[in-house]
Formats: sequence, structure tokens, C-alpha cells
Amino acid sequence: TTDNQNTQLTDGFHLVIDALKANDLNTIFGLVGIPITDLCRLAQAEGLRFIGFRHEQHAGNAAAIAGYMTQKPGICMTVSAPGFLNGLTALANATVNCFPMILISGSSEREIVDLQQGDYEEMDQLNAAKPYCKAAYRINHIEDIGIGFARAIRAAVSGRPGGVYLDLPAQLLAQTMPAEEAKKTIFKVIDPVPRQIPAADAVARALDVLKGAKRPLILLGKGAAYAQADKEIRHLVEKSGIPYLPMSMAKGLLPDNHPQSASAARSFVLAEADAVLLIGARLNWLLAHGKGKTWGKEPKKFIQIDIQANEVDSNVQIAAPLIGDIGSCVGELLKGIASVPKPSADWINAINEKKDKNMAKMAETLAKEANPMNFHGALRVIRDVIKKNPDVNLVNEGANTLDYCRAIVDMYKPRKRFDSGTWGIMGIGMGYSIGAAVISGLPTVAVEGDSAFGFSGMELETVCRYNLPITTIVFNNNGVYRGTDKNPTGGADVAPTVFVKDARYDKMIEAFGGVGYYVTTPAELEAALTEAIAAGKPALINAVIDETAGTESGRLTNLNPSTAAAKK
Ligand SMILES: Cc1ncc(Cn2c(C)c(CCOP(=O)(O)OP(=O)(O)O)sc2=O)c(N)n1
Ligand SMILES: Nc1ncnc2c1ncn2[C@@H]1O[C@H](COP(=O)(O)OP(=O)(O)O)[C@@H](O)[C@H]1O
Repeated sequence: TTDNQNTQLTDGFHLVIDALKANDLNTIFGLVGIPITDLCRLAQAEGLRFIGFRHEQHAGNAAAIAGYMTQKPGICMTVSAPGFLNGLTALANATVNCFPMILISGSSEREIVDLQQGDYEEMDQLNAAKPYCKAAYRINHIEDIGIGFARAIRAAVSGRPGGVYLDLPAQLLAQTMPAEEAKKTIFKVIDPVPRQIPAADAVARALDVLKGAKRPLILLGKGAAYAQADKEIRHLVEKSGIPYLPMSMAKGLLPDNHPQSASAARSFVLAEADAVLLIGARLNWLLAHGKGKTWGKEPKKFIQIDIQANEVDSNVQIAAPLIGDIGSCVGELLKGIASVPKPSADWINAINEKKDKNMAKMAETLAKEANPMNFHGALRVIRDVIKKNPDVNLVNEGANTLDYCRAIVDMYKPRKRFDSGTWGIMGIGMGYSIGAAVISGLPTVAVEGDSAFGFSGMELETVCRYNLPITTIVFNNNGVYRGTDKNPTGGADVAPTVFVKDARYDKMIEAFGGVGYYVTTPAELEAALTEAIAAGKPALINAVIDETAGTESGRLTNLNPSTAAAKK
């Protein structure tokens, strides 16, 4: 090597980019500022995609969904302290939902932070992050950038996926070292998601529970969708003949109109099943913690497939824990499923009877013309349009808008529905939509309650700036849950749940060059949505919804505390 090659230097900026490129992490969702602006510029100059947001929470949400869709950690990049804190909400949400992402934030120098000497945007970010994410690391020396990124990547995707915080002090980026030497420190992580093979006796125990079952049920969670073991899961359901229930983000793993789907008889099968095979689903609040009246009086036997061993017995005793990655576990069950008798005709007929009854009732509700348009009228249209466009990504949040959309809008392909998930968080709309559209390149429809939309509405400018094929439908019922509450004092302030009446969200997107539609009937909604999806451009449809149609907190009304004190 010539002399100047020996003295040729590289720096932290370049090594961070080299570490991302070496691991095929080619998209950064972030928001620039000291000390990362030049790092973001360099990323773009070096061929990575940099998607700049208006608030770091939504950049983080986009990174989380990128991780969920690709099984590689989504990358979010922010400035120190306030930027880091805005990203932390998304990092915590990703961790709660088991989505792999890495939040990379610039930070202050340790010597100033540790003496609390009041640095610009001073904060002990590493320790602030630790309670809310799966792992948190800081890189202090340029020669550690390769290993630091390897640790962060492996922590995000191995075992139960989750959020990782990576703290980059500003001075690290400016450090230099000989380029030749630096090259040796950067590497692609080998087998970051090692297969976790279940033990043979655990497989046998699980098959025994299924053999002893009279009324078996398979419950598919978003872990099953994330695992991308779609063929194995479909074969297990169809070869066993066992009815299945998809949790909201597992919809589409099998088409929602599949004959073995028990979704339309959900309450019946949860109460009546005597053996439940959980695949990547936790028995948390979304499943009434596996006990109480939702699960009926009869004792149940649970089989739980999960990669996280200590998820077992979190709420109720699990008769057959099956620990490993879902692909491996389902693959092992498939080898023995022929020895499991098919479910009895009584069980299947009872479910189908319930399904037919409930679907007829729903069809009747959906057929009713309501004026002004209500949730059902609008969602019937969206159901029909999605059926014609099964590749469309569907993002969904709100209360009534979330609950009804989950039940009414069928999904036909895996990993196409992205919603408020385990935390029931509002504000994921635009971030998830941007992540899904950037990663897939496919049209994306966000079905938003008007309050939910408000959390990320400013990112419409981001959607328009990158000309993303995202159609946002705002279910505008003038408020949170509904728009009719009154201020009991008669004072000038509106009630806590009420918004500007007949707000025109369709005009917001026009401010950024997008197309706005204002619709008041299902026919108008159908025309607008069909046109917007075909155009593949940023659009927003302001769908006027009957402001009296909603219920408080949608399906979750019972979670609200109510006072025992007599009303004065
Ligand atoms: C971050 C955050 N803030 C507040 C809430 C509380 N919340 C809020 C504010 C909801 C919005 C419901 O109103 P909407 O207009 O979005 O939906 P509908 O009109 O369809 O009910 S749903 C819900 O649980 C939340 N879940 N997450
Ligand atoms: N590849 C995988 N193999 C096995 N389990 C997984 C895998 N990925 C995620 N999981 C598990 O899936 C579960 C997802 O549960 P949850 O988020 O509650 O789903 P849902 O809300 O749809 O019921 C988590 O317990 C997580 O550990």
C-alpha cells in the first residue's frame, strides 16, 4: 500500500453509514438537527434513502413498521434530548408490539452530562431509554462502530423482536482513523435471527393436548404474521381442519373469508373452545388475560408457541409451552398433525351456525342506507374496495373507526393491516403509512378517526414531499368518539371531546399539493377512494360521519373507571 493510503483517514460519519450499508439497512427515517444533519446528508449522498419527518415520533413509527415488514430493524435517526424523547415514544411502542427498530440519537459529551454542566440539549439519553426498550448501547470510540451496530441489530431482531436505542455522542462522529484499518471493523452480522428449534418432548406434549381436544381453536397473533411462516401456518390450519381466529394484525395470514375463519363467531369460540393453540399471540388485555367470562366456564388447555420462554404462564397456566421460532414450531407440529383427529362435525357446525347468523346480522346493518353516513356505511365501501385491491396496505386507528374497521374490512394477504396494536396507541397513522408505502412501494390507505388523525396530521407534508401513494380517509364525526358532547356549564369552551364542527381536513392536504376529497355519502366515498388508489398519489378523503354514531372509547367503554360517589 502506498504511503498516502496508510494515512488516508475515515471518520465516524462514514463508518456509521458503512455499518448500515454492510447490513442492508438502506432507509433512514429521521429529522435533522445538531449533531446529525451532516450524517443524514452523507447517508443520502452515499445512496441510502433518508425520509425526513416533521416530528420524530412519526419517523420512529415508520421505522417500527419497516422492521415489522422486513424482519430487519427499521432505522430512526434524531437529534439529542427533545428529538430523542419524541422518538422514544415510538421506540417504546415498537418494543411493546415486538417490532424490531433502532433509534439512533446524537447525544452530548459524557463529561458534561455526568457533571450536569448544562450542555446544549443535555440529557442522559442512554439511561432514559433503558426502561422503555429491549436494549440500549452507546458507542464512544470510532473503532467500535462496527461492533456497536452489530450488537444493536442482533438485539433488535433476535429472540422476541423489539426496539433498541443506540447513543452516538457528537464527538464520535468527528473521530478519525486510518481507512484501511477502519474497513476491518465493519461487518455484516451473521445469522442475526437464528432458528430456535423446539424440543421434541414439547412438540409431543402439544400434539397430545390437540389429540385430547373436542373443541380445538387456533389463535393467530401478529407474531405469527411477523414470522413470515405463512405457508406452514396455512398448512397447519388446513391439514388440521381446526378453526382459527386472527388477531387484528394477523388478519390476512389466511384470507378473512376462509371457511375455517371463526372471526364472525369470536365470542362463541373463545367461550366454548376446550383447547387453544396460541401462535405468536399473548394472553394480554386484548384476550381478556385468558380468563373470566370471555373464556367461558369450562377449563381450557392452552398450547403456546412463542420465542419468549417467560411469556408462558403470564396470565393463566399453559398446558403445553412450545418455545421456539414460529416457523420451526409450526413445522414440527405439521409433522405430527396427521395423528390428530379432525375436529368433530358438532363443533364445526356449531361455529358455522353462529358465523352465518352473525354475518347475516352484519350484512343487514351494512345494507342500511344512513343519512348522514355512519361508520358502517363508510366501512362497507372500504371493505368492497379493499376486496378489489388486496395488495393495498391498510393502516387503522381511532376508537369506533378502529373497532368497526377491524370487524368489517376483510384482509386477504399477510402483513397488510397495521393498527394501534398492543398498546392501543393513537398517532400511528401517518408514520405507519409512510413506513409501509416506502418499504412496499404499494398503495396505502389510512382509515383514521378524526382525533387519531390529529396526532400525526402534519406528516401530510412529508407524504406529499415524497409523493407517496397514501390515501388518508378521515372519519370526521366532529370529535373524539363522537361530536355531540356539551359543556354542562354552558360556558364558551366546547366539551373536552369536541372539535371544530365540519373541519375540512381535505383542504389541509391541498396546502401541500395533495388531492383533497370531501364526501358525505358511501357512493361519493367509493368514487373518491377508487380514484385515489388508482392515481397512486397523496390524497385525503374527508368523510363526513354522523356525529351521533360513535360510542365512548368504542369497544373499550368498560375500561373507563366510573365513580362510586353519588353525582352531586
Ligand atoms: C397517544 C394516545 N392518546 C390518547 C388516547 C386515548 N384515545 C383517543 C384519544 C382516541 C381517539 C378516538 O377518537 P377518533 O375520532 O379517533 O375515533 P372515533 O371517532 O372513530 O371514535 S381512542 C383512545 O384510546 C390513546 N389511545 N393514545
Ligand atoms: N418469530 C417469532 N417466533 C415466535 N414467536 C414470536 C416471533 N416473533 C414474535 N413472537 C412472539 O409473538 C408474540 C406477539 O404477541 P402479540 O403482540 O400479543 O400479538 P397479538 O396482539 O396479535 O395477539 C410475542 O409474545 C412475541 O414474543
